[in-house]
Amino acid sequence: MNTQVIIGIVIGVVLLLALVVGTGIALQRRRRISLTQAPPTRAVDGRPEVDKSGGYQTGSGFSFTQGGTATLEPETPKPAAPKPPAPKAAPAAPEPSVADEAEKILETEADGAPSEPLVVEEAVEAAETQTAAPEVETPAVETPAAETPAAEAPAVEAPEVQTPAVEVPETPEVAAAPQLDEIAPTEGRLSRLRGRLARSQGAIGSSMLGLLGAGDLDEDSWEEIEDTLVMADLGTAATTAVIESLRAELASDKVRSADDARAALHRVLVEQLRPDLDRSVKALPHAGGPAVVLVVGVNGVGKTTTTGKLARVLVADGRRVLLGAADTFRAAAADQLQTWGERVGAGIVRGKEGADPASVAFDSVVAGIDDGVDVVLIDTAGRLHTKTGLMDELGKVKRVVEKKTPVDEVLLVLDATVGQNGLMQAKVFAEVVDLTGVVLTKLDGTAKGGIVFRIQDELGVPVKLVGLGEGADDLAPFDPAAFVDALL
Ligand SMILES: Nc1nc2c(ncn2[C@@H]2O[C@H](COP(=O)(O)OP(=O)(O)OP(=O)(O)O)[C@@H](O)[C@H]2O)c(=O)[nH]1
Repeated sequence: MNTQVIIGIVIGVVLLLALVVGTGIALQRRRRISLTQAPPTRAVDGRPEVDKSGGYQTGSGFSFTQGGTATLEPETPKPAAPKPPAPKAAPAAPEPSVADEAEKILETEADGAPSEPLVVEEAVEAAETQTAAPEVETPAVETPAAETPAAEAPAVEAPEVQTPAVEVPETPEVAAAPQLDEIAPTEGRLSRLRGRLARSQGAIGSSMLGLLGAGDLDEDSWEEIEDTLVMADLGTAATTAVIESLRAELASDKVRSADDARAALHRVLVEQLRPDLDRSVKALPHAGGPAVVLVVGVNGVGKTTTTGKLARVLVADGRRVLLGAADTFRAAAADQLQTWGERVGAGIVRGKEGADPASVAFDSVVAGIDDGVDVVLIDTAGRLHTKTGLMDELGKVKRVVEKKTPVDEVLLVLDATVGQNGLMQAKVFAEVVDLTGVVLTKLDGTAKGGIVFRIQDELGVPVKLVGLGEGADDLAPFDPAAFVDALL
């Protein structure tokens, strides 16, 4: 009898111990699960997604739209990163010599070897660090078994000590956010920067208003008006059109005061700037991948600066941006672009100095598609429009990218201070790549704001953006009415 009682007690003790151990393990696991679930990382296609916008979500005075093939709602900031079919080593278009090289790039890509370009992407690093967290899940708690007698019981306490360690990976990458720049509001920039147009204001606005406000105009006055417009770089066609419209306005007898004259001049100039043209920047993603914007122009006009400024505006609009440094002539240009990217949290793909710019552009787009970004902005090297080889190379950059995805926007950057020569450049660039828009930089440093009229007149391509200073946020959307307001 005694033996049976003892056996019964032993079994009871063992069962009690098993219960205690089991409860300990369950409690500890539950605690661990709650910790690993905490990071607010969202997954896109199995990859943790990191908000690179620095939290900026502003309404934008800039107008962004999708390219021709677009079907997504502009508000949908995160398209799934679909993988377009790998490009076949298709027979190259019947292009001259560049076609062979383009094929080579595509073959390399199809082999899955993006070769030299380095991808500097904070998102990727962050993703790696964050995915590491869940792995901390399995500590050595499994050991205690039900059979183990009383002596083993204290072992249950041990795993508790490990708990604080689990919290460490919880510190998210958001630590990088405070280093990001604060971006000036994008709304109403042209009006806010109107002072920057002071020089053109004096040359066109004040002198024209002075002449028109003087009352009845004789032929000498009209000639003076004509000279003023020509001096401001409007060009003959635009000047003639403006004078004709002004004469008609004045003859209509509705202009009786200086205010009337001002209103008439405002109407005529705005009309001449063709407010009907589509000036939206096609920088929103397609159903199949990111928008691609190519930035081109001669040396020193402000391409890299404009690319950086545009990235800021897009980030401020909540977009994920990848920069492609296809300016492989100057390592400093890629460094400069990288700095712009780091300041707002945009990644960059860059090649070695002297690398094939088409290859870097292509790799940027591939990386952009893989990473599911909204837009890839490709900065190209400055090239003299008079050098045929360089211009051919630019054509190749565009063609090679187009083997992967459409190029939505080709922005020609022109320096407003060079006047006449800018037009020559624009014409040659337009022959090599279909321009979709012009960015007129350095308008703050010239009295020749009239170049805007001329470019649109002669190229038929809308001025979409204007650069009004060297500051990071001195880029504004071009709006005819606001521009004329700023001039008068
Ligand atoms: N005042 C003024 N300066 C500008 C503007 N845009 C660019 N710049 C300046 O123009 C200079 C050249 O700018 P970059 O962006 O390096 O020109 P780039 O076309 O990329 O030059 P390359 O790579 O050599 O072809 C820099 O000093 C810029 O700060 C602008 O709108 N106004």
